[in-house]
Amino acid sequence: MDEFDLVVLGAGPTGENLAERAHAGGLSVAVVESELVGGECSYWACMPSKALLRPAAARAEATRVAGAREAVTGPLDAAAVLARRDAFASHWKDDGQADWVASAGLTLVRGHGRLDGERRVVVEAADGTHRVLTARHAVAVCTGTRAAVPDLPGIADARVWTSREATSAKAVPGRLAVVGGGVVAVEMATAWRALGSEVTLLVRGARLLPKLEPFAGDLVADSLRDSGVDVRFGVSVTKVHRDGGTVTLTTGDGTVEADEVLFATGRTPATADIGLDTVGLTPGRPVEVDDTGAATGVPGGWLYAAGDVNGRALLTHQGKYQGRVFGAVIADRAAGRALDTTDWGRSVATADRYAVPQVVFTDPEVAAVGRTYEEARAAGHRVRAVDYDLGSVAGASLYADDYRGRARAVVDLDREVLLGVTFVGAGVSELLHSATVAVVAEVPVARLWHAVPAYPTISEVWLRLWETYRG
Ligand SMILES: Cc1cc2nc3c(=O)[nH]c(=O)nc-3n(C[C@H](O)[C@H](O)[C@H](O)COP(=O)(O)OP(=O)(O)OC[C@H]3O[C@@H](n4cnc5c(N)ncnc54)[C@H](O)[C@@H]3O)c2cc1C
Ligand SMILES: NC(=O)c1ccc[n+]([C@@H]2O[C@H](COP(=O)([O-])OP(=O)(O)OC[C@H]3O[C@@H](n4cnc5c(N)ncnc54)[C@H](O)[C@@H]3O)[C@@H](O)[C@H]2O)c1
Repeated sequence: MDEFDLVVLGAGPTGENLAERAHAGGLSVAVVESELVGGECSYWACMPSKALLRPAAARAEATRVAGAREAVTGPLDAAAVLARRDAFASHWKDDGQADWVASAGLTLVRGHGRLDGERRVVVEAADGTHRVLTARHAVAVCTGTRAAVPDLPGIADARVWTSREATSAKAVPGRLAVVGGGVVAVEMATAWRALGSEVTLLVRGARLLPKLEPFAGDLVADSLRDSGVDVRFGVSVTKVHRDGGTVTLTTGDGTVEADEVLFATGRTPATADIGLDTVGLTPGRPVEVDDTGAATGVPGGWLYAAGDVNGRALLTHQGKYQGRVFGAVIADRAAGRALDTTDWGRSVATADRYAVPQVVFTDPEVAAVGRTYEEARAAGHRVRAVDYDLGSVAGASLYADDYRGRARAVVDLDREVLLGVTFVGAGVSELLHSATVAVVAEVPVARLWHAVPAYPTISEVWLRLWETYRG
């Protein structure tokens, strides 16, 4: 039996950060990993997807500037794009990250970990042997999520793609159907269309990116259509059938044929087989936590959960943030050090509730932080949405001919601070952190008026937003 101060289940970006912070706080830490150290993000999500998208964005930007446009004469080199993607996915080998774990002073235990009652984890190695780990202070569940695929007739035999295949495929399908209208669906439709696939996007609802400001999904839909994607709304897939190289989807409107079909229909927490029942929790459900990361359904304060698995914000940067905060909390509690649990204190992940930033790497990019107008209203705030056409900003018109984009600031009228900001347009991803700082710091609009954006940059939209607000 091995004893550590802390046992972390899952070495994705969240588990790695949590373990490192707890170790920096003085704890001995074992990290259990069943697949690749680095998690979904490194091999089947953020890194390979952005590596697929970046060449498309670079090419599209050049074609929007007269003079540069003429120099872009051919399509993307798909083989080169896939090879660059492979490198960003470290060729699906985790030696580099495993070395980092060792260099950070953490103990890596390979195998599938399961809770086995209070502060006990049983790890099943690939050869079937078992190793029991006990934790003197805490166990942190950082097992992430898996793709959620609907249970449709025929789907089990149709070799459908999930986000894993969509980010790691070795060849460009001639025809790709994508089911879903969320972030994975629109990013992967963008990437594979740019690589040459004929893409049909089947969306159950009435708009893309339904969790963001409505104009974001509308602008992305327009652009996908302009690029040749067949975007269909109000379509539900009821059946899937594969016959050799062709997969047929049955919908209410008829059938759609493709060579591959991606189901980008959300995520499910990776908790079905981690022994949650042995500690009184329900397998398959997210592990709900308070702002210090402690599981609310388990007495004794020894179980924590961070990252995708707790369902607070399914984003790498937010999981890493929780990892930093909760790792320090675990170390502080173990050492008897006082916590600071007031909002925005060092022992709480307050930003999860008010200021989650996200970039959707479509063309145009969508960059958003905090609350949408409707979310702010529903939360009881008296708010105003301040909108501005990004194409009217000098820096944007220099950036691209016929620049199309829009910005929205959601202002709390009682306190005159920002509750949320959304930018849609080429090159806006790098503007987002300015908005995140303003939302987190609750900078008054009166003071933001004095934050002068450099001319002529796209950031000048900040000035235009405040001019519009002041009238
Ligand atoms: C296609 C796609 C693109 C994305 N792009 C972005 C992006 O651009 N930016 C962004 O911020 N987010 C993005 N995300 C979301 C991001 O991937 C996740 O938020 C992030 O990976 C969560 O990190 P995590 O450490 O919580 O979980 P994961 O990355 O899922 O890691 C969990 C780890 O736990 C291991 N594990 C699970 N169960 C066990 C067990 N029982 N025993 C041992 N180990 C176990 C897994 O093998 C895995 O290594 C994307 C997601 C997808 C699907
Ligand atoms: N750039 C980024 O930051 C990035 C990129 C990709 C993913 N992610 C994160 O990963 C998470 C997962 O993304 P996702 O796109 O898989 O999930 P999502 O929840 O964003 O979107 C899933 C969509 O599928 C639809 N859907 C669900 N079941 C369906 C069905 N049976 N038929 C048709 N449609 C169905 C839902 O209505 C929803 O719109 C998200 O939280 C996202 O933020 C982030």
